[in-house]
Amino acid sequence: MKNISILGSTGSVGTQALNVIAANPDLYRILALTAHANANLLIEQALKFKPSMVVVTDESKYQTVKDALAGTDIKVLAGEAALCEAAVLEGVDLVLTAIVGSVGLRPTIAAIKAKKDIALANKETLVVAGDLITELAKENGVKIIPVDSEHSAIFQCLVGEAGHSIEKIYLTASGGPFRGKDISFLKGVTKAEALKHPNWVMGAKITIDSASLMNKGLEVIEAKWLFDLEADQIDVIVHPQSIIHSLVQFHDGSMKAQMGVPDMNLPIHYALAYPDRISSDFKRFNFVDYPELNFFKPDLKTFRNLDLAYTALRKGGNMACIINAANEVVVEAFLQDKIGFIEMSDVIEACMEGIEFVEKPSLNNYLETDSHTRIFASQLVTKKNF
Ligand SMILES: NC(=O)C1=CN([C@@H]2O[C@H](COP(=O)(O)OP(=O)(O)OC[C@H]3O[C@@H](n4cnc5c(N)ncnc54)[C@H](OP(=O)(O)O)[C@@H]3O)[C@@H](O)[C@H]2O)C=CC1
Ligand SMILES: CC(=O)[C@@H](O)[C@H](O)COP(=O)(O)O
Ligand SMILES: [Mn+2]
Repeated sequence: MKNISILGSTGSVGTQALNVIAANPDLYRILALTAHANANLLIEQALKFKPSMVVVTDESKYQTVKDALAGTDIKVLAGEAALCEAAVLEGVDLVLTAIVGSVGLRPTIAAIKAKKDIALANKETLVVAGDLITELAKENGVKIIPVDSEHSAIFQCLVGEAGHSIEKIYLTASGGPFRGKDISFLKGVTKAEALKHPNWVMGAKITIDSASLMNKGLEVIEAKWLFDLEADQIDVIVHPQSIIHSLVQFHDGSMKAQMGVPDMNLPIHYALAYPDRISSDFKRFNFVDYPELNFFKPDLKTFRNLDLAYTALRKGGNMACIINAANEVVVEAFLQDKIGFIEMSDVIEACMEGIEFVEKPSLNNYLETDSHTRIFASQLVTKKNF
């Protein structure tokens, strides 16, 4: 029996993980669940899975959750700091980080220090402080098992390949809803259009990131830390069908790919079960449904975010933390109709130039960079000055 804490149980990854867990009650037990503002769903999940603890980070929702769970043994906590309590809870074997954004950093660090294995969906944590996280995981003998579909693909391709060096990896990108479009088209796109991902149903933030190719930029940085690679060893290839989830090319020239229908249940199921594989009834891939699989070079001139992410990766230090924080601000601003699609990249680039560079950041430097960048980016958005 694996005891699991899910940070972000009310989101797209969190709810799918709970479905996987509900289908395998002999294998998994939920000990903690967390949500931000969706009190009703958190209450429903708590009554169904009976964890020992729930956390609602939006403190205004505390009383609602507390009252609804009053007749149970479930401890109810509120506020961001309480995420760390859900991450370190005694008896938890695996923490699924399914929160969105850099708010995942502190509870992930707490979980690793408490020697909990991590099923990592929250890619922003590795983008912000991948050096600290991977070092801490090594020191504490903690496994970081990727949930992100591309990284799960690479991880699966590497099973049994210890000691065989990777020449390079290819992360596949769907290209998003605006694949093939030019800058003049992108200037006029709406959030409703950007939220229509061609292949995956996901939370709003990652869906906008997919449309702007920032998701692939964040994933390039995530891959650097998960698989200990240099920027030149990580390539992105646009593959509109999202059937091949990513590929590894070894030093003998041989390539391994992992494929399947685009369904997050698969990588979630794999990460929870690792190192086992557990039977599932998820939809199977059928070759005749896909007579063609296509591959293209990404257009880095139009979709500048991917280029900016490579620049940040090559520069090192706190630069990836800067682009992550700036991106979180601009995605929120775009979703609130405060800036246009193309302007998101303008603000991110201005932050990369305007925020102080730190070559060897400490955790405090990362936290400061994150908050300074958010303030700087928000001012740029408000003043429309970028
Ligand atoms: N969705 C997907 O298919 C994939 C997602 N990922 C990554 O997984 C992570 C989660 O994505 P996704 O599930 O789509 O996101 P969602 O927006 O669907 O869910 C986010 C979750 O985080 C909670 N949350 C939001 N803001 C805060 C906050 N400030 N403090 C604490 N908790 C918060 C939400 O709570 P509430 O609902 O109460 O607001 C919700 O439970 C992201 O990092 C994403 O990049 C990676 C690969 C695929
Ligand atoms: C399901 C998943 O892992 C997402 O990160 C997905 O890959 C997004 O698709 P894009 O390839 O469009 O960014
Ligand atoms: Mn992905």
